[in-house]
Amino acid sequence: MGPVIEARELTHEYPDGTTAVRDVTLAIEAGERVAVVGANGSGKSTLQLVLGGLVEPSAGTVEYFGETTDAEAVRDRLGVLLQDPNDYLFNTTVREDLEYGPAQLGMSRETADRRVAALADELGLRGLLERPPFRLSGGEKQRAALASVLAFDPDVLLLDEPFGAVDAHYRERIRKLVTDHEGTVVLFTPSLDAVPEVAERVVVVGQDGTVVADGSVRDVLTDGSLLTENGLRPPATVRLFEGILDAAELPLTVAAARRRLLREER
Ligand SMILES: Nc1ncnc2c1ncn2[C@@H]1O[C@H](COP(=O)(O)OP(=O)(O)OP(=O)(O)O)[C@@H](O)[C@H]1O
Repeated sequence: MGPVIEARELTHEYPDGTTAVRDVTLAIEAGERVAVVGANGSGKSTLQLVLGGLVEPSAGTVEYFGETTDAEAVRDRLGVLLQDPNDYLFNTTVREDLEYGPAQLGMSRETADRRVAALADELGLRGLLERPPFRLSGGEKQRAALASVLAFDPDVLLLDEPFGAVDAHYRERIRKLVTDHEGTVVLFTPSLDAVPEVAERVVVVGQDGTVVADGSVRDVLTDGSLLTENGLRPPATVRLFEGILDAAELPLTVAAARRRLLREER
């Protein structure tokens, strides 16, 4: 199938001279679930803007679906969720915000209604649809913003911290929506705890805006020194068993850690 997003030698410098993304070459294959991780200020959000075609890089190119470097030509196939949910909530009601993307992209009314209703149920927004979006809580806004991106059924999701302000119940719902997505998912996050539940590949961005590692979730998340050098730390379950188990055996999730402990008890 080939890459859905192929970035070549991307660099982005802001007008004040800050280089946020530096010489990034990265291919995201169709159907992959990738986490882009890095400390605060490492350039994840800027990379997301450039990969999502919302910001023109200072240098380098991004090719979409092996077809085009014009993001506008494939806008209906890219679902970009930025960090601030307010970027998605600008209509009179939450319902209008959720219907906006599908309408813009010419989805039939019937399909749009069905998708919006299903997402509203899934993300606990049903009772909030007629409310003005500015009267939502932080977590509700985040759920509504995600719903507005999923509503138009994009092939590729580029999600900045979709779990940020969300409680445990909806975190699980969002995890399921993301892992059930029949397409490609790129998650941008400074926190590694949710990564093993969502991604299979991890790209680490260093403080200088370069890609410093790109590998399987296990290889990257059990490499304590790589993570520490880049302002990150391994998930809690890895830290718990570090030095006790071999890297290949370190549990990446709470469920895996529990299985491991129960096995020891027998
Ligand atoms: N509009 C801007 N103008 C100038 N510099 C900027 C701008 N936006 C971001 N930066 C700088 O670019 C660098 C990368 O920022 P970016 O927001 O991409 O990082 P991030 O990895 O997403 O951080 P966080 O984890 O805090 O969200 C930082 O040094 C930041 O201060």
